[in-house]
Amino acid sequence: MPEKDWISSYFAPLARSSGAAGLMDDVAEMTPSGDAPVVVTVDAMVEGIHFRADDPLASVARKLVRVNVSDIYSAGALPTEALLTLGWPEQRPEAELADFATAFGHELAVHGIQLLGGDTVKAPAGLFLSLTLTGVCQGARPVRRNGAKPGQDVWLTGQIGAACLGFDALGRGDKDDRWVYAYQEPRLPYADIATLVARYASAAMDVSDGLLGDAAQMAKASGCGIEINLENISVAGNSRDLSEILRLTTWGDDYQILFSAEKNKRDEILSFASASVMDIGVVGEMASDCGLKAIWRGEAVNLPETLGFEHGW
Ligand SMILES: Nc1ncnc2c1ncn2[C@@H]1O[C@H](COP(=O)(O)OP(=O)(O)O)[C@@H](O)[C@H]1O
Ligand SMILES: Cc1ncc(C[n+]2csc(CCOP(=O)(O)OP(=O)(O)O)c2C)c(N)n1
Ligand SMILES: [Mg+2]
Repeated sequence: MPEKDWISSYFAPLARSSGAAGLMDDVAEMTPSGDAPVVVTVDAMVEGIHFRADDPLASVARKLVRVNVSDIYSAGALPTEALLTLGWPEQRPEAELADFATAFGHELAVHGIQLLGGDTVKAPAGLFLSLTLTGVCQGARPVRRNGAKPGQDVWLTGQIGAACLGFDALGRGDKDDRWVYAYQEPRLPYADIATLVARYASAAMDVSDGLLGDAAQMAKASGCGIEINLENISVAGNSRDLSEILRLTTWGDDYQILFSAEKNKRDEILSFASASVMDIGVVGEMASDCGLKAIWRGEAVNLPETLGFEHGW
């Protein structure tokens, strides 16, 4: 089917806002946000790098939306509008595009996101996807990675390492393993995390490349250090083996939110979180000495050389 028919059949029905102009124009018009600052992010996903070639396309669609929504949440913002770039290989049947579009439309709706437009191209080297997502800040400014101060608490949502266990299981051919969902379509914290971050966080980021590496990034951006108590982290599978815990906290694909906040906000944060049934806890403290320190059973751990996922050439 030619490109234009794919767009009108599969994507135009998802792009219902007036700014999208029925996906018939060169540009889309963004919706004004009043006085609130708007943030924008983009994350790409590539077959064989971010997902497996045999992952269901409905899962790939949900993951694509979620990996971008987690970036928006980390700024203390709620997602609003999206642009999709799709590079589609010849070998994949149109039925897979239909699965992708149905799940993509549903996932956008779940998060209250309007599809504004995109681009569709042929991709000889495998499926390539990129989503650009805007968000409206819930506070006066976006929360960045660079505002943490020594002595502040370090908070983390949810669980770390589930995607890694799911990826392991798929590698063994075990598609029914209980962790597979976390790799194929990670569960995000609830949207209330955006308000919590906007209200209380001095710095925040989403955990995509591995908790320890990302924590080190937040400290570096803030010009201070960070101490993470590994015993306070909810690690998937509840392993008590330090080398396994280090593997799971450096693998990535978690899409949880890491943030710093003043210690005197602890009770307020906990009551906000419990009212929102949010899974959250203090996992460490910002420090004045630069760098990352991980603590296990009261002692500093020898850190692995690689603290997170990095693309390399
Ligand atoms: N090709 C690029 N062109 C411009 N900016 C880029 C490019 N790749 C990454 N960046 C920017 O570098 C920063 C770090 O990106 P990245 O590590 O992908 O962050 P994240 O883990 O939040 O996605 C972001 O500000 C991002 O916008
Ligand atoms: C097939 C496959 N191999 C390996 C991984 C591991 N992996 C690939 S990318 C990634 C982290 C996130 O990717 P990146 O492009 O760095 O996202 P960003 O930090 O920009 O949000 C992880 C854990 C995977 N998800 N899938
Ligand atoms: Mg990125």
